[in-house]
Amino acid sequence: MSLPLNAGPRVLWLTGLSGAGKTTLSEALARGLRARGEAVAVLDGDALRRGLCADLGFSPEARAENIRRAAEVARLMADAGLRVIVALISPYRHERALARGLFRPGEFAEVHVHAPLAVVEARDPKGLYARARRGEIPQFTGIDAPYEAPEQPELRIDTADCTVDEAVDRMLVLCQPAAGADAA
Ligand SMILES: Nc1ncnc2c1ncn2[C@@H]1O[C@H](COP(=O)(O)OS(=O)(=O)O)[C@@H](OP(=O)(O)O)[C@H]1O
Ligand SMILES: Nc1ncnc2c1ncn2[C@@H]1O[C@H](COP(=O)(O)OP(=O)(O)O)[C@@H](O)[C@H]1O
Repeated sequence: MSLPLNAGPRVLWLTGLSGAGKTTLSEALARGLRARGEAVAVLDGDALRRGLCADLGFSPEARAENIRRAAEVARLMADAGLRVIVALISPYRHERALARGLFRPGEFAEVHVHAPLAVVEARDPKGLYARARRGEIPQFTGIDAPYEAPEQPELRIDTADCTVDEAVDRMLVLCQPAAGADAA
């Protein structure tokens, strides 16, 4: 079933450091929304980089193109009636603003999935921070490449300070009709 026009943001754009919890929260949120009967698509950075964006590395230009492609796909999916969850580090404010610019006011919600660097380094679910500290992965976000935190995200979730269920509940509230009352 297509998303009703007043059902809150069509796109939830999760941004944050590697290990902050974007993949974990996007999958849990998708389960929660599907349990409500919604059709949901998840665009995760790791998955996109295995296919559509397999030609891109991690230079600023490559990341900008990665974000641009994800935003355009999200636009198409939202137009097809899906709720779309994007989970990308998307470290640059400018590129996130360009992504937002593809949507009408109220259609796009930026969710800053935050955890302090010390916490994500301690989690290090893929061992990437350890490798980056050893100099094996250049331009690693948070180590030797920048992360520009959102200044006015619709939601900021500190995953060092809440459970996955609590975080999902907050995002589900954002997806209530009242939160999207100004959506066209
Ligand atoms: N140099 C460097 N910096 C950051 N991340 C790196 C890098 N090299 C590989 N990886 C892995 O790629 C995943 C991030 O891809 P994204 O597409 O989300 O990045 S970006 O939005 O284009 O910046 C990221 O996945 P997540 O941990 O899920 O964020 C890493 O597994
Ligand atoms: N509150 C929380 N929210 C999300 N992830 C959490 C939380 N607490 C601990 N974690 C753990 O942190 C790690 C986050 O990894 P992942 O979801 O792959 O992050 P990202 O996609 O941002 O790189 C997982 O191992 C997850 O179990």
